[in-house]
Amino acid sequence: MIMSDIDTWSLGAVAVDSVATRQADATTTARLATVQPGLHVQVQGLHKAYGQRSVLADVDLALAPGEFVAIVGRSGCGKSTLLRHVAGLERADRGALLLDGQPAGERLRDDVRIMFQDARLLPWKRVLENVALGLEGADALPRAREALAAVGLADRAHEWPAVLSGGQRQRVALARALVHRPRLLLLDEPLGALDALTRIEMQQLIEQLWTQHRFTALLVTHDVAEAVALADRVVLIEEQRIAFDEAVNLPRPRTRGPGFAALEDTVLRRVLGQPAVEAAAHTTGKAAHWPAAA
Ligand SMILES: Nc1ncnc2c1ncn2[C@@H]1O[C@H](COP(=O)(O)OP(=O)(O)OP(=O)(O)O)[C@@H](O)[C@H]1O
Repeated sequence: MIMSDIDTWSLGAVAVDSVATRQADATTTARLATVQPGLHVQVQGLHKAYGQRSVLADVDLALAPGEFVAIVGRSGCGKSTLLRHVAGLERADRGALLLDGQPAGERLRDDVRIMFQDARLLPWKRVLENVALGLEGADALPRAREALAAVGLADRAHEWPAVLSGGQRQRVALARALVHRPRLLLLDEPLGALDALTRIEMQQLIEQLWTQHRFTALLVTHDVAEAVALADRVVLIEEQRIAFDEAVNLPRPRTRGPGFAALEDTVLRRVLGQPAVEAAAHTTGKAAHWPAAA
């Protein structure tokens, strides 16, 4: 079945009762688990200028298959530019992008998906249709339902995007990415417009799905706590280059204990260009972004 067929479906008539939801939940893990292992990403010697303004200069960045890397840095430092290059949406002035060791083409691959700050759902299509967009074949709708179940929205399949909250719309956007069984998920500040609690819930959902499916993930974020909560490595872009690349050696799922706060403080100070403060980093009284350690 192609999407034009789906267009004619009366999605409002799709019964999403609790039995169907439970069945979808039960099959979700099995179906989505057919995801291939994460892509190996290598950015080598990337240079990018817009007119006279050099944005990235000789940037090298590698993501191992299944690794979760967060990029932080001041506004305008080139985070999104780097992410768009990895997506194949921008042409480099110089340098190479290798995916699984092969030079990448200049278009978005089917197994590479992006989430942006806004969900970019089609308002004239129901939630399920939005998730199924671009899928073909008899299993398009079942797959879309499974992806919706995986983000906790099985019961909203027949609704219009306009009636969903911002957080729910981002869940749909996540389902729309997952349904393609991505080997690389690019996250360009996807939680930036959400309230603090919804943001934490979405972080936990993203981490849970990443833990299950092990796609490679590249997250651009302004929120250092979010980077520390989710990433295996936090990378700072500064003055057109990668200035800092720090492993986050905290057990998952991460709780906001002293180790977390100390690392958050270290990264934040590095972003701000302030000297590191020894110890006591976790007693600064900053608002918690992540649940406190039990
Ligand atoms: N298409 C474009 N044409 C011209 N300049 C651009 C273009 N895209 C980005 N830039 C410039 O490149 C620089 C880096 O932009 P980019 O969006 O990558 O930064 P960022 O670190 O993601 O910023 P923010 O955190 O504010 O989203 C900025 O100075 C921006 O104005």
